[in-house]
Amino acid sequence: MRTVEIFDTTLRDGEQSPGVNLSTSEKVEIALQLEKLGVNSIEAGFAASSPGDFQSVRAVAKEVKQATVVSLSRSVEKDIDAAWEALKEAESPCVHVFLATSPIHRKHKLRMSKEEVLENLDQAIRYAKRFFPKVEFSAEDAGRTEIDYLCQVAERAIKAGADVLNFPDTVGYLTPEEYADIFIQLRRRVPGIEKVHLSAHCHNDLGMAVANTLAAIQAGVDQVEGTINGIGERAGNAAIEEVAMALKTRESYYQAATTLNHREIARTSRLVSKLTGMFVPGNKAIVGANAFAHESGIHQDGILKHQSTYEIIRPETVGFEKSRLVLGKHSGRHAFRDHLSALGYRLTDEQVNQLFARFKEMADRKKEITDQDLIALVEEKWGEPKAEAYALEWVQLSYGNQSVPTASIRLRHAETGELLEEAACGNGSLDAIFKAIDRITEEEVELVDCKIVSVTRGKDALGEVYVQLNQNGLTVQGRGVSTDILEAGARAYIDGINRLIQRRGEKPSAEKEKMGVSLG
Ligand SMILES: CC(=O)SCCNC(=O)CCNC(=O)[C@H](O)C(C)(C)COP(=O)(O)OP(=O)(O)OC[C@H]1O[C@@H](n2cnc3c(N)ncnc32)[C@H](O)[C@@H]1OP(=O)(O)O
Ligand SMILES: CC(C)C(=O)C(=O)O
Repeated sequence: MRTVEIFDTTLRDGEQSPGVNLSTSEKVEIALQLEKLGVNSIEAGFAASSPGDFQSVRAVAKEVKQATVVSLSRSVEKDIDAAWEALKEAESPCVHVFLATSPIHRKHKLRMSKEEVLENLDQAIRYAKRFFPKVEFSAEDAGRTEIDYLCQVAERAIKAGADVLNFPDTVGYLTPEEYADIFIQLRRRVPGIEKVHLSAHCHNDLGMAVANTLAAIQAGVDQVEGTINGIGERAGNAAIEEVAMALKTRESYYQAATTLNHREIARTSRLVSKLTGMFVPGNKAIVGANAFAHESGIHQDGILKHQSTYEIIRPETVGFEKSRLVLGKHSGRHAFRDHLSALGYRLTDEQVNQLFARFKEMADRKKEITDQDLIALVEEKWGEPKAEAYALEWVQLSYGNQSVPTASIRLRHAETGELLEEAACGNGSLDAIFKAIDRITEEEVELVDCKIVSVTRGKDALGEVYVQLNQNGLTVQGRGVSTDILEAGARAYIDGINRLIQRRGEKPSAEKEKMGVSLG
């Protein structure tokens, strides 16, 4: 089994994602987490690009001890000087010099001839070698460079003293076979190529960055470059976590491994997402919220019987707690029963069947059925008829973003028919409503949790509010639905108080016992 090195460029190419700007302390925090993850090189930035990036590269160079710290640099002396100034205190510094080689870039961007490009990269590498123990050279847009010329570029870079040669598919244009072929040809045709490390760097414009990276590994590259969560310029770079887990999961196929501590993947992904503000889509491989979630009944049944039926990676392997069986409209009885028993309900088949029909109706209206929904289902079916102490008559809000929200509310006392009104100010509209209700009912309750969920889609979606209230250790849940979320909040809070009043004095488990549903 050979080892492929991981060159992480989250802090350089990843930061090139539109809208992302990491401060020095954020870069250091991510770099230290990347070190824990076990990457071999960390490209901390482009020292010559701005004073801020210079500071960041320098700070990362000072903090990181295990990994090589890298700065990008154009093929010009002043960029290399800035890189050295920023990296000279690093344990293992490396400058990453690049120059485009494709006809499109030579003609339109650099306005250089083939010979001028060769001369320029030769001089830049020789200059960089005066300072740096390790110099990586990248032939930018190698993917669209004539292969004969690319061989000349590689030969010249080796002669100039480069230690690592990177051949990026800068615009994500190639197929896996085409990309692998570049490395096969270079190895065959370039004298001295065995003296340097070969590196792959892929972009995701056609969604093939990871596939191309894996093809390069099969073609024998020593290092692959990528970012956490696949962030980066345009459609991003190869996602390191995907490459690493493909190698691990299909070890016998690729016959290659990385030095990554896979259990740090989830933590690293969350940190990068939080600090860059780039949210990870739910369906993203390895680190998306749904990567280990199962919603359909047939899959859930399979997972409950044996995890390997629908999971090729155990979530714990990459640092997630466990798989999730999400209850929704596609779920079946096995998962439904499993959730209910996790909540402490031991139900007969007959009881499960009775509840299941109601569950399916609810699931048709809601995106996800939560534990609270299940408790409500059981209570609705077998709970005692609800004796309401208070009912909502109306609620009025005064709100402005410059003023303190004020709620006025009128409740009807069910037994006496008395109408009770109060007003209160709060930190927000819901807070004001809850305080006004507290004044009327004179109940001292703690709001443990409050969740707002949309039941249906669209602008006129039904909103559902759940509150969890606690009074001297007695916990109840209240639920309210309305097209207006504040009204739903008022209804949920009143529902919770009504339940408290009803249950006060009962043993906490009595209700469920009376229902004929036993707690496990
Ligand atoms: C594929 C990649 O991801 S490459 C890395 C891309 N990353 C970045 O560009 C982020 C940081 N960049 C920057 O902050 C700025 O672009 C700077 C500071 C580097 C340069 O800014 P400016 O001097 O204002 O130049 P500007 O960015 O407008 O243009 C780039 C110049 O560099 C030249 N250039 C581009 N690549 C290279 C290279 N590898 N070596 C030497 N010169 C290069 C361009 O031809 C152009 O030169 P020109 O001014 O003679 O036409
Ligand atoms: C600088 C190089 C490696 C690059 O980012 C690219 O070509 O995509």
